[in-house]
Amino acid sequence: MRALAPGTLVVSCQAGPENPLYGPAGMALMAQAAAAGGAGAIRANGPDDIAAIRAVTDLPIIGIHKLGDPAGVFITPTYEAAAGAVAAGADLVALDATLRPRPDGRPLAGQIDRIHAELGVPVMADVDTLDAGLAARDAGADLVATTLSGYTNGRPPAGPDVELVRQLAAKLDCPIVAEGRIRTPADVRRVCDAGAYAVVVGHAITNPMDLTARLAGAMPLP
Ligand SMILES: CC(=O)N[C@H](C=O)[C@@H](O)[C@H](O)[C@H](O)COP(=O)(O)O
Repeated sequence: MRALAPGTLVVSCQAGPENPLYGPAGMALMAQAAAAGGAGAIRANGPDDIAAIRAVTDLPIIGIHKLGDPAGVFITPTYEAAAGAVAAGADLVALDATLRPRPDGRPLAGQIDRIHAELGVPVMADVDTLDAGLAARDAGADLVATTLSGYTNGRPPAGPDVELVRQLAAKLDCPIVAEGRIRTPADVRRVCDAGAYAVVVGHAITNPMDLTARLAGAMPLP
């Protein structure tokens, strides 16, 4: 089992159906490009993408499976979703650990316990607030990530939630992973200075549509 080392840049290789890179072939190429650029781990969604990425790299993979309603708990919402990610080659599982009701109505701790007992991999809790991070650690999460900050209150700010990284790092005795809207080297340094153990970057590396739109939007009108 590959572990997430301190100081790792994790590249999130995900694309939706609206993206020409959607699918395992595109995501495997993205992961190879990220590895060539110095990524120390990959975050990937769904068994098909995870298996394709596992076939081309030995880097640790943080596996997720987005299922159900994106407005609710949908990042690896069940044990079965986690099991599929691990069977495909994930070394760790990330899951929604916000305080919102879970689709199966079961407590988070039960899902984490079962992942530990039956899959034998560490669990990364994707949280939105300090309270959710504290609860996730109490529930047995091995790492806590700021992934969902800004997405449960409908008000995502432009940049990363550096303050949440700082608060989690001050209160919790486990690695804190900074994730969400990290776009620049300065962002990376800010979240690391705030106590991040590892940093996950997605759109700023693996979404050329988003990158193009940002730069196209800066063009002066003719
Ligand atoms: C909120 C949510 O669903 N986040 C997802 C989690 O897997 C991904 O869509 C993000 O791309 C990932 O967290 C990395 O963040 P960013 O792309 O901002 O660097």
